[in-house]
Amino acid sequence: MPPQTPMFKMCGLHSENDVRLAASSSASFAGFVFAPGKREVEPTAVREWLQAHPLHGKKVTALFVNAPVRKVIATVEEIQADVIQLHGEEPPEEAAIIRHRTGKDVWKALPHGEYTHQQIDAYADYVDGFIIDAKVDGRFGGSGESFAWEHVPGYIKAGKAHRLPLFIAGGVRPENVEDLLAYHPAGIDISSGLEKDGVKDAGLLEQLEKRLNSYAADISR
Ligand SMILES: O=C(O)c1ccccc1NCC(=O)[C@H](O)[C@H](O)COP(=O)(O)O
Repeated sequence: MPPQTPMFKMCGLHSENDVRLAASSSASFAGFVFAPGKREVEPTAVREWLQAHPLHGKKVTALFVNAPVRKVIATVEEIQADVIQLHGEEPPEEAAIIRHRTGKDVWKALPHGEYTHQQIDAYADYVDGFIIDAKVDGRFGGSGESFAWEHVPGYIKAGKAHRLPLFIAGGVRPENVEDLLAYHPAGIDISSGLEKDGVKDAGLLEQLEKRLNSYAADISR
């Protein structure tokens, strides 16, 4: 099958302006972090931002790190999330419970490492997609660090073998996205690479979208 234009997830939105930018972007997914850190957001604020700037078909994604199931359920209901992204050490059974109790798609974020392929196999029956992210000590995500992308083809193959979408995350930026696109991932997930001084930036988004569009034009030739 010829390569498809990858889906793009704009993650770590943490202000009304970020949501406004995401609404006008070509992203298919908009992610909000409900976990401690500089991008943590409150469900009530997210609901208000989304009411002010509807995302028109983009999937609202709620990210959690080892959160109690009741918090996940309440947050997903409040912001009307479409996708739940588990970014901590939630075991496969917990992913299954969350999927069953919310009726939403559940994605598992896994850090790149020695056992990632085994983890993909262990979660595959209980989740609806994967994010492979860089492993950075003391961080669960949003580090702005990349892992060695020569491992990307192996992950793409694993996603295809399980018939699940698999996104590549970690340190993707407008300047390096073409290197990643050369591997033809199903999706890319970006947070830090679209920020200037900690704020999502229209100029960086424009640069990224130009490169995504030019890749789409190239593969359709
Ligand atoms: O962004 C955070 O602060 C964060 C905290 C805890 C768990 C996940 C978090 N972010 C996840 C993401 O934004 C992305 O899915 C991914 O990690 C890529 O981030 P980046 O390297 O910044 O592009």
